Amino acid sequence: MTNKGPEEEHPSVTLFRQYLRIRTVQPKPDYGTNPTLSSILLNSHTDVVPVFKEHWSHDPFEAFKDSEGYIYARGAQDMKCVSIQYLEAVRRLKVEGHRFPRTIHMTFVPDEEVGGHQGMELFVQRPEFHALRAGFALDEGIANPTDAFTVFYSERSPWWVRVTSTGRPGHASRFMEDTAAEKLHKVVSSILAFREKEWQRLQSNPHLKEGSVTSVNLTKLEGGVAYNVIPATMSASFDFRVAPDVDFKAFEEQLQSWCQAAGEGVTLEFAQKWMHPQVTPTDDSNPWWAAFSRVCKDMNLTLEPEIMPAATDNRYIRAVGVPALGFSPMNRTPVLLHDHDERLHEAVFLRGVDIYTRLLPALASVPALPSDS
Ligand SMILES: CSCC[C@H](NC=O)C(=O)O
Ligand SMILES: [Zn+2]
Ligand SMILES: [Zn+2]
Repeated sequence: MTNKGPEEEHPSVTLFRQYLRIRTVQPKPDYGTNPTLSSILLNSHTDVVPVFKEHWSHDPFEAFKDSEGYIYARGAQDMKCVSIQYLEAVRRLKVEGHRFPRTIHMTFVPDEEVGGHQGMELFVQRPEFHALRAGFALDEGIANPTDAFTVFYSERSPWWVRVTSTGRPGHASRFMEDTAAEKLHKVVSSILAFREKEWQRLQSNPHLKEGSVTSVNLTKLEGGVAYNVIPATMSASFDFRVAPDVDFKAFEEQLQSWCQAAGEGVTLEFAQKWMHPQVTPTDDSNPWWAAFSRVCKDMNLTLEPEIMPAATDNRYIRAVGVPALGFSPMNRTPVLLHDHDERLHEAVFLRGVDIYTRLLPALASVPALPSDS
């Protein structure tokens, strides 16, 4: 067979031939022009949260685009947009023939929405992860309804706490003392009073953002068998999101003391307790931040650095010493992650590809750092 011109060749064959031209020969595979430097990791998760279809204007898995250009789908913001933006930016840079000193890796992980326990949490401990030699990572952020873009440099730590109260059972017509419900009520009151205090602190200080204070919600109440039987045990479950500047030891002692103050037989257990919050510096002492923010400045993008209120896979990446930012380039976009009618305007999506197309060359060209050697 002779060589056909590119216009006649099947695109899959062209792609195959392009791949063959990359000299990935061991022991020094050509993954970047300077493999001694640490790499850039672009992470995204492929899973999405469930939908309540009846509340959607369009089928959440059809990716319907309306006449204005809004694309409706579960994952449109969180975070299938970012996965494709990474791929499109890399494709564009490759087509234009760019090469950078640092290698760019992309990871697509399966279970962020349920905690990342089978995905990134395990992956960062694997030799395969260390072989990537990631020096800096990008992962998801959240949309911003204004002209600005939010970028996350840390995260609150999820603490999922179940308080179990035990007490005297008996006939529910009686004024029984030491009941499980009364004691549980005391703990619930203490925790919800703390919630109110943190909420007021957030409300009264315009400099504080949601991620800077500790939040808690009562998310489950369990117990009881019948209207007329005082149960011997009842429990309440709480989702705490602990701000990174909190003294974790003191905070846990506070939780314990609320339980003790409620009476005998009140205990707590953790279903989730993240203990390794890390902060990625957002000043020019951090060369990755310097490169990231310089590109945004050059593109006239306003950044709003914040602490991520929820938990993403970035916490695992930061915990193994890799500085990371959470960034989903969606400005002028209502925050609809996990919500009904999650949607993204196609122009915002395309602008995001442009932004990564500028960010990646800058990040992948950060000069050698002491941490690279
Ligand atoms: C704490 S494990 C669950 C992770 C989840 N992440 C995105 O929503 C969250 O609830 O923040
Ligand atoms: Zn997400
Ligand atoms: Zn999510």
